[in-house]
Amino acid sequence: MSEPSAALPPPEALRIGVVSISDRASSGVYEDQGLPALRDWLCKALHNPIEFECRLIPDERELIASTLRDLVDQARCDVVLTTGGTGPAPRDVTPEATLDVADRELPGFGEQMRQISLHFVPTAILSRQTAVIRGRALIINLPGQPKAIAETLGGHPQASGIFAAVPYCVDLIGGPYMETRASVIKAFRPKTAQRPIRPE
Ligand SMILES: Nc1ncnc2c1ncn2[C@@H]1O[C@H](COP(=O)(O)OP(=O)(O)OP(=O)(O)O)[C@@H](O)[C@H]1O
Ligand SMILES: Nc1nc2c(c(=O)[nH]1)N[C@H]1C(S)=C(S)[C@@H](COP(=O)(O)O)O[C@H]1N2
Repeated sequence: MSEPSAALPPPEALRIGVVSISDRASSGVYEDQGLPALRDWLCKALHNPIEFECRLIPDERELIASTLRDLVDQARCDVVLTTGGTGPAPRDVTPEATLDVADRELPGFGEQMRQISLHFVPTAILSRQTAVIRGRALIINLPGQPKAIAETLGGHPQASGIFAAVPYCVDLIGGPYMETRASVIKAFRPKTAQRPIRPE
């Protein structure tokens, strides 16, 4: 008898932009840990084959905005995750650059990330992170501490990770069907939007 998974079509391919925004990592003062942390977490979390578009850039508003435009409009990314530049320091301008390229803002992502992060650090409230839609792409800011990537995407026992809401958001804006591994993050979709669950 065949496995139930044999009847499932293969998962849809995804294009994901990952952007590390750091003056010091981009100039070689320290080695960038943002891009590897983003890629590792996403590869663990998703069944979908992923084509990554990776960028390591300094904290410059115009450059961040043009990078995001390029990733969505030219590289056709379905999702873009940034890390870094969300705090209150003068050179932290990632949220401003993200809003510069936005069609619409999704403030709930930033609100939930601050809730989650308070379970890890009291300085969580210093992050001005947000999320926006540009065209058919979802762009989300994450804090710059490399450990904050898994913390905010995956969550805490008392605060669900923001990635749980990403697949349904991407459905709603016309992107590919994202399939997560429940052992890493369980995606939430209303019953009417669910397809059969792929075994781990
Ligand atoms: N891309 C990165 N790779 C490795 N470590 C990082 C990275 N970004 C931040 N960190 C670490 O997290 C700490 C806090 O990050 P934060 O984003 O506030 O840096 P920053 O003070 O804005 O400086 P920079 O933009 O030069 O990274 C840094 O001091 C560094 O130890
Ligand atoms: N989950 C999580 N959120 C976090 C942190 C962290 O270590 N983990 N660091 C906080 C700190 S110290 C700052 S200053 C802000 C902004 O960080 P950024 O400027 O590196 O984006 O994110 C906050 N959010």
